[in-house]
Amino acid sequence: MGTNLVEIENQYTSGVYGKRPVEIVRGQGALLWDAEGRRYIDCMAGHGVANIGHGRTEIAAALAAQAQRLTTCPEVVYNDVRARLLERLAQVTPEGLNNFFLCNSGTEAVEGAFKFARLVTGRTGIIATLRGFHGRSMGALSATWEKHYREPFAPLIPDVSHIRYNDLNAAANAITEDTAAVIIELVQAEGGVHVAQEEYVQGLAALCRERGALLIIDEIQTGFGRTGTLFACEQYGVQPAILCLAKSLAGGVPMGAVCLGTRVMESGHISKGSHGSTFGGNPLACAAALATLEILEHEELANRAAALGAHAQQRLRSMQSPLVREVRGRGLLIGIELTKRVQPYLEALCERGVLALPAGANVLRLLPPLVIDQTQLDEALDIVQEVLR
Ligand SMILES: CC(=O)N[C@@H](CCCNCc1c(COP(=O)(O)O)cnc(C)c1O)C(=O)O
Repeated sequence: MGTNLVEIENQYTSGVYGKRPVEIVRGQGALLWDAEGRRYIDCMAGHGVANIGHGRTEIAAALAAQAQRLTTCPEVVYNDVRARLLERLAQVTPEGLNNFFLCNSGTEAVEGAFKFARLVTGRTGIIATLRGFHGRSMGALSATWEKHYREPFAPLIPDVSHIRYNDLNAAANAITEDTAAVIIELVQAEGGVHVAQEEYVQGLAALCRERGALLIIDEIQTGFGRTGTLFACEQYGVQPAILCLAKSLAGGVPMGAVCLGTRVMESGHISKGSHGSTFGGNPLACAAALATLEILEHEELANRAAALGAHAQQRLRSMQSPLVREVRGRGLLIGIELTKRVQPYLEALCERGVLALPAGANVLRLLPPLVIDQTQLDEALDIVQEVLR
């Protein structure tokens, strides 16, 4: 590992990140290389950002072309690339979501969703779920479950509560005429790779409709093919009032989107100046997003995630290891719950050339780019099985 640059980063960084002793300098597809030229199979995908893989020449070309034309263009004027992306998002997002607030990260998408929900309903209550993760900014953080993320920053925004996930009775008891919105992930990713039950999601959507609350679905990590369909919503037959997207949306370029349904747009409460963003909808990110959506469709990456994910889960479930309590997930969002803390196994994987993630204290999360090929995936799974023997 290069000493000088690591020491420099350690000297000048904020100190908020626990870092692996690896200096990643290059990526191609589902592979990464460190400064010493060591190769890694990427099962982190930039925390779910690199669904289309690393080093995509189509993204580089789209960025280069757009950067030579116009990099920034706030939404106080129109822009050709932005208009084309908005039209494309209306085509590919679940039915009924035809208007979009473009922003620059997942947490910003959640912040926007909460503001729109309070604006539209005139209510203040926000209900989230135990183990949910929605971002680190003060509003989104209020809905993020983990106490050690939240408590140092109290007081956060008021009127945010948490209910048990996959528990429809808990939702029925919690949603009142003061509830502006309920926010859920269809697979709780950071919180341990817990999959929502279909009847729970459909029951929750019905409760929100009956009681005038907005259902916000956070697909910041499950979106763009990760769970085996372009959006996980498709597997649940559910149409959220608001859908939050980010991560893989622009192929690695920072971008988020708050997808707004008719209930929001027909409310008459979205007035000029009620929200905004300097960088939101910038042409550079829009150009990358258009190229990304093209790749996702042309390479049928959602179908690939479904097939490779099923293969991976089948192999992992066949492991006879006392360390493995459960294998779960959807598509190429896979969690292996261990009977011990996951950290030492992440380190062992890293030493053997696989970069993976935790999902809570005892869950090993595999989140490879959707372009990973079967050989690379099987090589990674061989190493996982060796480490978890
Ligand atoms: C090392 C590091 O920075 N990890 C990030 C990992 C976050 C990954 N998830 C982001 C996320 C967010 C927030 O997205 P963003 O602001 O990080 O882009 C919102 N909703 C869901 C379902 C998400 O999964 C963190 O600990 O904040």
